[in-house]
Amino acid sequence: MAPSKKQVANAYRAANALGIHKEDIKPVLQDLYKAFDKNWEHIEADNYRVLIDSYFDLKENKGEEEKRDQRPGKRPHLAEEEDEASASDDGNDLSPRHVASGNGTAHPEWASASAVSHSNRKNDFMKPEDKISTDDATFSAESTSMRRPGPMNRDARIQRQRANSNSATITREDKKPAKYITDITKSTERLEISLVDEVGNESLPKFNYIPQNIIYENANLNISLSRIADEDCCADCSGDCLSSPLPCACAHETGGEFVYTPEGLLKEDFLSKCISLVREPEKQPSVYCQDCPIERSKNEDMPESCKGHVVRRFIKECWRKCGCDMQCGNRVVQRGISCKLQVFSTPQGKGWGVRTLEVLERGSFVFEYVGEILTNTELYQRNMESSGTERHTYPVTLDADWGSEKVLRDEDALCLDATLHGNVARFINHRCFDANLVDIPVQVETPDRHYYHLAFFTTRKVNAFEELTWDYGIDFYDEAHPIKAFQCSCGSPYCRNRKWKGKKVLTLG
Ligand SMILES: C[S@@+](CC[C@H](N)C(=O)[O-])C[C@H]1O[C@@H](n2cnc3c(N)ncnc32)[C@H](O)[C@@H]1O
Repeated sequence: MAPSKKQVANAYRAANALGIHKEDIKPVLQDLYKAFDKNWEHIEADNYRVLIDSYFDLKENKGEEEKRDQRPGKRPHLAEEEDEASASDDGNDLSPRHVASGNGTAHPEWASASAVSHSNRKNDFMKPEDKISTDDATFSAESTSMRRPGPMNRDARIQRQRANSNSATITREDKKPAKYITDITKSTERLEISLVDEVGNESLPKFNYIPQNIIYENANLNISLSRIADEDCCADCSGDCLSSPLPCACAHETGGEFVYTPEGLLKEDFLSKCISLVREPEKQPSVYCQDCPIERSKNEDMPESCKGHVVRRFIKECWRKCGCDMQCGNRVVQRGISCKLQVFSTPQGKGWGVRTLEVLERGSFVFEYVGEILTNTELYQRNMESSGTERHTYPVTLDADWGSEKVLRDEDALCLDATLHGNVARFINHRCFDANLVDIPVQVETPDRHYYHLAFFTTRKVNAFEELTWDYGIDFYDEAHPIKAFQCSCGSPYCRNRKWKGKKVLTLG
């Protein structure tokens, strides 16, 4: 909600108390208003700490830029945000140069989509109604984009300390300045995704943002139109398949009914079945492979027998061989992210997390997990080469269909690794059992189920500014797993890792 005139005046007053003029603080306020997606509470929190910090940080950055501009032979302007948030496309400036370590992060798998088309890449993030009114003017949130503040220089620090001595309420000198990046996606998504560090403890993530999966090297992924049989597509359709009187061939996979509503939400029945598959695996039918890739990755020489794989439900979307258009209601995941998201530093010490900036209805598609497509063997090699001391890990197994084959070849057992290259989903933190996202395998370009898109949908209505979480399906006490599990701080009453906190593990029913 837009702030009242009085609230805006209070912000100016807080700045003025520190000797900052209204005309200087105003653009900073505009940027923050946009950054926090019009959530004034964050701006006025802690007596406008973020606002004041941002002002000084920007001032310092500007000073440094001016100094740089005065130097002869200055280099052309580079987007500082991208330098920090992600490496160059060839990944050369990624650091540290280590590779992923699997820690038992959940089920799924898939890969894809150099061929997936994303239209309307740039967004209209702020609308005219985002304007907020001040005592004597109206300002729009569409102002200059904020740059990532650097460390404070001595003058700025002294200035702020002086100011603080006049104001008992601003006492955050011990905290690092807030970090802010306008768009971690480098304009590759339909909407910008900002990053904000309100806690002040996190280093900026080092990875290269990619909006679609990409093969690392050996994955046996053959995407071709010839592999899509006539009965697996709807060449005779046109426009929107959801509006035709009879569901087309693309609905066969889901029992002759489309899983999406005309509003783009998952239908209740399908969603609740998918949630049960994940939350109550013991009640679901399982299949067992003869030579399980999961067990092979734990002990290659003497793998244990397969523990069973829950048979997952797939969504099948229309694709290139279909006659419908890109706005067809059976093309949701392939159209990409359409809700406002933000990466933020979690106060519970989980590192970075991702949250929604808008209310999401139950059954909404949020994003897919994007990363490098690796074979199980490649992931295993990366694990071996890694130091094993990485704080966070980002691989996900694409195992939704592994049980259907007795023996799965190593080059067919695929995973996604978002450690070096990934999208915003690499920031989803784990929550035991009652997470607000569920992962669902989605078939788009190929009927070959070794590869699929791993899409996340909301399990309930999610409020603006709530963290988005996923149950990784992790077994915290699996000693055989190559990577030690983290100590869980999910906060769920059903946390499966409460023993380290001396708490009893709750079970359902
Ligand atoms: C896919 S990453 C999630 C993003 C990560 N927090 C970051 O800062 O990049 C998974 C890692 O996040 C951390 N993490 C996720 N969920 C957690 C939880 N419930 N408690 C503690 N740490 C968690 C663990 O370090 C885990 O290896």
